Amino acid sequence: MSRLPAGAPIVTAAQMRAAEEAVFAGGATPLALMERAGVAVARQVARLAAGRPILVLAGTGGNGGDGYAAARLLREAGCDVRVASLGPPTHPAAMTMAARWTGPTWPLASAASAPVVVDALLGIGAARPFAAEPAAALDRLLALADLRIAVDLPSGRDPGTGEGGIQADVTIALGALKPAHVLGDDRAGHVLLADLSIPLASDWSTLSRPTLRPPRREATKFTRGKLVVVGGAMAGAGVLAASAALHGGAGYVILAEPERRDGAPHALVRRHVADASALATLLADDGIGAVLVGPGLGRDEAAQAQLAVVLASPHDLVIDGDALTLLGREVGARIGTDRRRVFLTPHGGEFSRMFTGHGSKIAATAGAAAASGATVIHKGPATVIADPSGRVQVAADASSWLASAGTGDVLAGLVAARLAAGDEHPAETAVWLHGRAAARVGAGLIADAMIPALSPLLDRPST
Ligand SMILES: NC(=O)C1=CN([C@@H]2O[C@H](COP(=O)(O)OP(=O)(O)OC[C@H]3O[C@@H](n4cnc5c(N)ncnc54)[C@H](OP(=O)(O)O)[C@@H]3O)[C@@H](O)[C@H]2O)[C@@H](O)CC1
Ligand SMILES: Nc1ncnc2c1ncn2[C@@H]1O[C@H](COP(=O)(O)OP(=O)(O)O)[C@@H](O)[C@H]1O
Ligand SMILES: [K+]
Repeated sequence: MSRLPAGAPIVTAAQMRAAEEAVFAGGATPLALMERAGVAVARQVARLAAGRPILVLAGTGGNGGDGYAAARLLREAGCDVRVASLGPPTHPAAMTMAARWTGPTWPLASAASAPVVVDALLGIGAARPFAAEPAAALDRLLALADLRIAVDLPSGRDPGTGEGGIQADVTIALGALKPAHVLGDDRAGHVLLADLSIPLASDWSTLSRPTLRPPRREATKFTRGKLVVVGGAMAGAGVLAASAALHGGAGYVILAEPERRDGAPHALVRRHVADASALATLLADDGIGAVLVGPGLGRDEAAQAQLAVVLASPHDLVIDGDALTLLGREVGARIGTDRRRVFLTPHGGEFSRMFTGHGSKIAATAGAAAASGATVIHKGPATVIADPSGRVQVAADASSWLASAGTGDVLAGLVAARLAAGDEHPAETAVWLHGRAAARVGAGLIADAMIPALSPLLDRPST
């Protein structure tokens, strides 16, 4: 997955069509908008083709119209271009664009391939799977290409969920990113966003670059963020989370553990809490900025009791791992979002134990946040952050090396650190730092290696 622009709106197909209609109401014609799309596509294709022959696969709708427009512009610019057509266009502007294309045209089934294939068959209007004959022709043409460039979406990809579709190396998203550009597997390849000057408003966007500031001059270790990490049966998980919190900006991190343990990092304040009542005593402290519960907690009776004590405390919470599984479907009823801020950090499995999500990962996560009153950080190849107000940010370009045990503990520690430290957007900042740290560590990362990579990022938010 490519590096996507930060803070770029993500719109559904319906929102995209509504935005187009507003542009038409303002006086622009569908043909003019299609020409803008053709210009944007031709510019990118010319750059990427670098002189190689180009075959444009043109469908019957608006996506095909973009293809005909781009083919004409590329030919005018001196490129070697042919068109393979799925059939006569039915979309009015596409009919005009097809009529303006005067270069060589073949039916899809009998076309020869080219080193560069531009897929302009289906965009946001894909209504059904391809019939067998065009599907076979498409497979043949794509298999012989060196570079596959999809216009707006890889044909057949569901715009809302990112499921299905052909394999592309590059996808040129027209006008705005749609959910299919940030969700789903790798089949969209590198996503480039082409601006078509269409005004857009959306509650959904890619992850914004956070604002990171050094501690205030008058800071003390307590005002910088006093955090309690509730450790459990798996000692390593708590240490990873607490270490990430220290390196992610918390001033004072207490690791509450069921057994007496010591070891690095020595900046960690270790407290032995033999049982739930000892934890309750520890949590009776107004100076605590946030509590993290879940990493390595276990799911036995002792874990249940620790979780109950945490929920009974008044503190802002980050709830992760086993604690999410223990809450299950009762999450909304138990976490007390009427009296504090709560952040849930489920992976896909934990999410489905708590919520019956509908629609795409974005829609399901937004629904979960609205239903629970918590900010939900739904992890995975795309991490979707949804707050109860309906605002959603998606981090879609994190390294797949993050698929490694313990990296979720690091993220939970970061969210908790940012929350305790008073960051206005703890979830977004944490996911950003996590992704950048993973990129710095690179191939073969292990969770431990992410921790020293965090501190330098606090100083250089733009990296
Ligand atoms: N958004 C914007 O700002 C702008 C958008 N623009 C572009 O318009 C695109 C949207 O155009 P769109 O609405 O015409 O839909 P599109 O993706 O071409 O598909 C519908 C066509 O495909 C056909 N068809 C469907 N399924 C099929 C199948 N399985 N197998 C075969 N055929 C199938 C369907 O035929 P029908 O179902 O009617 O038989 C119909 O003809 C958008 O993605 C972008 O590229 C730019 O031009 C301007 C700015
Ligand atoms: N394929 C992937 N691409 C990018 N990030 C991933 C991928 N798989 C997992 N991650 C990230 O790695 C972390 C894994 O968290 P989690 O599953 O809770 O692991 P653990 O419980 O072992 O710490 C999450 O931040 C998640 O978003
Ligand atoms: K396409």
